[in-house]
Amino acid sequence: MTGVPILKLDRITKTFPGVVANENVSFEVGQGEIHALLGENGAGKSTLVKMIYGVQKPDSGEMSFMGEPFAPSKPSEARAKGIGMVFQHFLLFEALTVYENIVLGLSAAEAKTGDLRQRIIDVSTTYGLKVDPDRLVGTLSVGERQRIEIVRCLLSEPKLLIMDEPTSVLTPQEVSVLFQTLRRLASEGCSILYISHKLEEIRALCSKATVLRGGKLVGSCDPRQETAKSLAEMMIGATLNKPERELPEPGEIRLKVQELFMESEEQFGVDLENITMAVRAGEILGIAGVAGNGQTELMEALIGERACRFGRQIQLDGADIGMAGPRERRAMGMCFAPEERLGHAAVPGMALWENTLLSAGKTNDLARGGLISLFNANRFATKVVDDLKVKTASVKSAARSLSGGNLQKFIMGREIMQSPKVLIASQPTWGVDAGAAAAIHGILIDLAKSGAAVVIISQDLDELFTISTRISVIAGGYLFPSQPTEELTVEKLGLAMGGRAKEIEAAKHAANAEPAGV
Ligand SMILES: Nc1ncnc2c1ncn2[C@@H]1O[C@H](COP(=O)(O)OP(=O)(O)OP(=O)(O)O)[C@@H](O)[C@H]1O
Repeated sequence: MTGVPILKLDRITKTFPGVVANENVSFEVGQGEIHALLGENGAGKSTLVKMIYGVQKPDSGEMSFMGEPFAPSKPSEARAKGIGMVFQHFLLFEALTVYENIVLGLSAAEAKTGDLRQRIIDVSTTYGLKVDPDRLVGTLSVGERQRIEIVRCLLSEPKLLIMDEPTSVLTPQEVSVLFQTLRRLASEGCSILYISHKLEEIRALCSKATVLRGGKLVGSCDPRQETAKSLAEMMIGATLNKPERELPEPGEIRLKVQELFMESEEQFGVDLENITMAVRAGEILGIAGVAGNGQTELMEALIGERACRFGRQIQLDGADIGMAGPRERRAMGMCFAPEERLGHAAVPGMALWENTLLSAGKTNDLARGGLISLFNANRFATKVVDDLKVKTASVKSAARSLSGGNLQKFIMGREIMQSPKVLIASQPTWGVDAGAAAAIHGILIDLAKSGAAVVIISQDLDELFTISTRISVIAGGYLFPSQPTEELTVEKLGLAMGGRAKEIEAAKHAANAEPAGV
């Protein structure tokens, strides 16, 4: 580290009712340093960066920025000092252009300086972040949308850029472009505070890491000198065991989808084009793809939120279920864990035990004849919390009070513990730390071993390679025929995920070649 640190935290403490999110955390970020903030779910990373960005205030402790005392009470104050933040979920309007979105995100003073359109073009060219100011955001891929957020931050020439899990939505090729941009920014003196659960990426990118556990700082290191395993073990304070994917020979087809065409109901949605697949008992089919390529629409069709035209387009153990709704499908032995945890997979304001009723009410005898069994619901919720090691004050806590990763663990546990015949999960370990991800992967493998057919829709290729028996790519609403995991490489998948029109067209024409296993 050279000279005065750009950011210094001194004994920062922040508590929420029943939880100490950060306790006496002190560390420094040097100028031009790419600094990782690591920790398991609920360790306090987001709370800490929210205080730096002025979204929350510490209860005690001090911060200084460029040698001056610093206590932002709102994000605009942090931005005025030179701090930019790219959030995990982008705050963009789909029906507006890139230019309009950028203007909306800037303060009046920032928006007025110079010719903004030209500055957008200059910044995007300088940093290799191609954006077209006149494109509608709704027509852009997730990777392109992230570029807008980064360009928006760079327009105010930040001295510190905070990034919260920036790569979870990118293809491997996009990740390498992002890393080039970040390295260039760092070489120009901009510091980067980088939160991610992807430890190999941390090793490739960051020169310093601060590790939090249970809200406390437990160590710092140079991640380049560590392995992903040693970093994970520093985070969890225990030895990490990777799950083994040894599955029996596949059995009968449990889930079959054939010739499924479905027009999207959303303005910028993706139409499903001739989806055909079959998943057997004991198999885990991974569906790779960049977000926005039909995954949401496929999930809606698979879980019955949108009915198919014909019942036979989706079959469960040979029975036509294409026209059945989610409840009927659940009653027949399917379970689902959709991607959006708050609002879709769980009701934010409801307690955890109440959230079990949403999906496990019937299957696990939590409610019968309109009467809720408080005892059974509490017991089931407590078992999910204990088995998945969900960090929460109690099962009476509201879903929204859990950290993102902990809520994800709870939802996955709630579904898996119903012992479904078919489980369909989207992004099962999104934002989940290495220890918990290994636990969820282990349970998914056990579920398949017990004879379930499992479908995992994920953008995380490491995850798909760890657990899937076969992998397909979805691009432009078309599902490429699946291939055994052993025959695939990250590069091959990454190219297909890029959704290159020519290849998709070629594959569509060759589509009478049925996916393996059908
Ligand atoms: N607004 C809030 N109300 C109550 N508790 C909260 C609130 N925000 C965070 N917490 C709690 O503070 C702790 C730290 O959460 P935080 O979101 O900072 O963790 P994290 O390290 O970012 O986790 P993840 O990797 O899962 O995102 C958690 O126990 C969480 O439940």
